[in-house]
Amino acid sequence: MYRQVGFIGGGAMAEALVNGILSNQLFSPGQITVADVVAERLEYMKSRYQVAVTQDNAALAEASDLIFLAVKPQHIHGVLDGLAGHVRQSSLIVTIVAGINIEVIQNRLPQVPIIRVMPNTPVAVNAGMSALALGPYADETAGKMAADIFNAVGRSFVTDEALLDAVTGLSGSGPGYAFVLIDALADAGVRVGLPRQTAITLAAQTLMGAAKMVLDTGEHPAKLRDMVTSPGGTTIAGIHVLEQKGVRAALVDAVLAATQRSRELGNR
Ligand SMILES: NC(=O)C1=CN([C@@H]2O[C@H](COP(=O)(O)OP(=O)(O)OC[C@H]3O[C@@H](n4cnc5c(N)ncnc54)[C@H](O)[C@@H]3O)[C@@H](O)[C@H]2O)C=CC1
Ligand SMILES: O=C(O)[C@@H]1CCC=N1
Repeated sequence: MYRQVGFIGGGAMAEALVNGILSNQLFSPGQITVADVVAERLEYMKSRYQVAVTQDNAALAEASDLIFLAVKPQHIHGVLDGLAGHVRQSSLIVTIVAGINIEVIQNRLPQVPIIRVMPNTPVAVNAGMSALALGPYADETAGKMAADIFNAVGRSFVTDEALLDAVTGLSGSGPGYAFVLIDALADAGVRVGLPRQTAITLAAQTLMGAAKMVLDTGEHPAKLRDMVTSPGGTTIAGIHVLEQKGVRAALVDAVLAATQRSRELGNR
């Protein structure tokens, strides 16, 4: 059982995870320390979540038995330089850094258990989607502990590390695509006469409802789409335009581009 949790990098994703962890009472604020290079960010995290804060990554690593790496990919090498010799072999490293292989981190932290995770920001509202890949020193207990955390803040599954770039392109970046869709649908609602806030609520609740139908029923989305689509009705008129404008191909291209970018971030 882990007692002290450290976050290296206290940005958007660390905040989403801290929020999810605290709201599910997986750990108390007193068990969490956040390290960042930006003092204002630490002040914010401290006052918002009552967690401890530090600018000293090495001290945080020495005091933590569960360490989240949550800096941008371009900063991970500098962070690893500073951690060498400060991470206990009994500690667990959970890296959420996009594109950076377990091997890269393992080379710098020999024999330390590492789990690489690709979560997404909805972990902040217990609706996250996370994929976990276990490094060579991460045993079943460590995997279960990490899965417990990510299951508490949404869904998770264990997969081969080779699939994590694709996961990044789909569900890691996916909330970004969904926000664009919601914003565009809200614009559309305003265009046809709805007040802005009403249009945003209609768009967001509709995407959430459709997603929930897919997950709850287990039906193929095409079958559920057919159930909305009356012959000669309104929905097929709308879907016809989506197909004409290439929305489907645009989404495929978006996931492809994000997956390729994830590979580039790891210089592969
Ligand atoms: N935002 C997202 O939706 C997701 C992000 N990720 C990954 O999570 C990681 C963090 O992403 P975000 O939170 O969005 O980025 P962010 O930019 O909001 O947060 C990164 C934080 O790290 C801090 N930092 C920079 N250098 C540091 C150092 N040497 N020591 C300690 N802290 C340092 C920065 O000041 C910043 O507050 C990235 O690697 C990203 O690929 C993974 C899944 C989803
Ligand atoms: O945009 C990014 O690079 C990160 C990784 C997945 C989501 N956000």
